[in-house]
Amino acid sequence: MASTNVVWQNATITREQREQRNGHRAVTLWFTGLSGSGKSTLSNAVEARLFELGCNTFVFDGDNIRHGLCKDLGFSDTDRTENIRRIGEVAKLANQSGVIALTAFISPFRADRDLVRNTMPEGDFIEVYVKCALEKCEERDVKGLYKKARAGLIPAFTGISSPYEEPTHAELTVDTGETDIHTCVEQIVNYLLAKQVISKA
Ligand SMILES: Nc1ncnc2c1ncn2[C@@H]1O[C@H](COP(=O)(O)OS(=O)(=O)O)[C@@H](OP(=O)(O)O)[C@H]1O
Ligand SMILES: Nc1ncnc2c1ncn2[C@@H]1O[C@H](COP(=O)(O)OP(=O)(O)O)[C@@H](O)[C@H]1O
Repeated sequence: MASTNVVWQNATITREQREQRNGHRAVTLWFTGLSGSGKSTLSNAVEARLFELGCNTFVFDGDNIRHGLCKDLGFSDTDRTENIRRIGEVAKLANQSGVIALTAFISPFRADRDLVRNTMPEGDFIEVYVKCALEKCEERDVKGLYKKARAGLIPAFTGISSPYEEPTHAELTVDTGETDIHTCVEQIVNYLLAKQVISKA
């Protein structure tokens, strides 16, 4: 049963105070894309770059979160929706603590991503479409999962037997089939500079 009689408590130290001390804004960089498109690689590379600049950051990665917070969830449409809802809430908390959250989840459904976007203050949710052709992801097959999915060993595998809905209004699109990692990272960092999330690079 949902909880009742709960009242929002305001924090003594505000998000603005934390951001001021950190010297950067707290936003959520929401990486979305097929398995093997490059979400983990890029979120970690961007984090390393931001960390070097002295930013407070944290990467939330699908594979890792599914070992703990979301270990009760599978890959049905409803479980994926709940997975993304929880991560959205966690990312929001991270932002309130002054941290730049980088999330690396397939997040295949547009409505789920938009729901997260709409629960955050304007400008906090930066959707990064990690674009890569299915054939290329399958060729990479970093974890051997596409081979298994094609063999019918993994049900509801994104791109094969479960849909991926491409973003229609992503703040950023990086094409990892066409662009090297370094250039993708710089594209993202330049966006953060332009939006004054960070002030130096
Ligand atoms: N059926 C199925 N479909 C897609 N992916 C699968 C599946 N089963 C396991 N995996 C592995 O789980 C990782 C995706 O988890 P996510 O939490 O990002 O998925 S989702 O956003 O809830 O759709 C995904 O990680 P990435 O390859 O990093 O995307 C896979 O390693
Ligand atoms: N421009 C690029 N950006 C990110 N990854 C790339 C790029 N070019 C090639 N790759 C390679 O593609 C693979 C992506 O795997 P991974 O980051 O685990 O994807 P995902 O987290 O989306 O499943 C890695 O082996 C990475 O080295």
